[in-house]
Amino acid sequence: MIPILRTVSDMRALARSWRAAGEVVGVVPTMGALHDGHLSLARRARAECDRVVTTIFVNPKQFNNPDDLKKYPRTEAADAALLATVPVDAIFAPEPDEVYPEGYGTTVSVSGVSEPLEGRMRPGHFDGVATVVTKLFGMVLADRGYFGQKDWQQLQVVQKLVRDLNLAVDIVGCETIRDADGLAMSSRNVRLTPAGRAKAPVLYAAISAAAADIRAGHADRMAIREAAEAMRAAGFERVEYIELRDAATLMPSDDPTRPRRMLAAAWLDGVRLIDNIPV
Ligand SMILES: Nc1ncnc2c1ncn2[C@@H]1O[C@H](COP(=O)(O)OP(=O)(O)OP(=O)(O)O)[C@@H](O)[C@H]1O
Ligand SMILES: CC(C)(CO)[C@@H](O)C(=O)[O-]
Ligand code: BAL
Repeated sequence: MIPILRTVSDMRALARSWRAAGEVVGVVPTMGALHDGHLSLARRARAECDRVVTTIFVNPKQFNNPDDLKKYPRTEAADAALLATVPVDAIFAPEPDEVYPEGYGTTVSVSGVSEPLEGRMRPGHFDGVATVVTKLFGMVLADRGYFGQKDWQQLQVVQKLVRDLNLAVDIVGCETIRDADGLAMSSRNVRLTPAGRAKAPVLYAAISAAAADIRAGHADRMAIREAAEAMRAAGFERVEYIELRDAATLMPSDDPTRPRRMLAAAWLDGVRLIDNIPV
């Protein structure tokens, strides 16, 4: 079995012993309820680092919606069994009090890239992410951090955080893993009803069609409107946003010579789904 560490001091002691031996330490931060998307990050870290730690921590500070936090799936025993197939060297799964003890008072806030889209729809979310990611890097003494492109804006926030604070961690962005019908794997997908699950791939299909239209020279606004209409027609209750943005700054971009990204968030069955693709 993979050791599961619960305290910062145990995690630090193990990481220190690895670093003292000159080993490169990779961290894969997660909130658990693991699927193949997470495992692809862990496998990549396994291939590129001497030691790999997967963290499992449902970080209360990044949930703007208490109900979402309460309903977040928790499946630690199954997660440990999946991580044994990689295998990783350790699982770090602290309790909230261990991460945010009495008197805790520091927030890491990344300006610019964390403000639009997810930042606007989920106030405080990226402060919570930036704070916990900074802490996890310190707790695990990570040389490399592995993050999924599924959370594209989060990946840009983490890259900026590392640059701005001169953290000695290389960030590796990993490709989005999808089910066979195109739906991006996500821990929240288990909350979809069977009927909702059948409709969910329309999100990826709609943004893929819009991106293809834009590449073919169609007007951005028209392509995006058609994507939103296709999603509503399929039964999505609400399309929060579909936006074409500069891939790094997440600011609006009508410059096709720069890398751009189409990003979307929409509600289906009371579940908030996100996805993004290059344009
Ligand atoms: N389908 C996927 N492909 C690649 N990476 C992924 C995928 N899903 C999640 N990840 C990455 O795994 C890491 C941990 O994500 P997290 O634990 O939030 O899982 P999740 O499935 O995204 O859950 P959520 O339902 O909260 O979005 C993040 O870096 C995230 O981008
Ligand atoms: C990076 C992360 C583990 C920080 O809590 C979380 O935002 C996630 O699961 O993507
Ligand atoms: N997957 C990003 C973390 C979150 O949704 O809270």
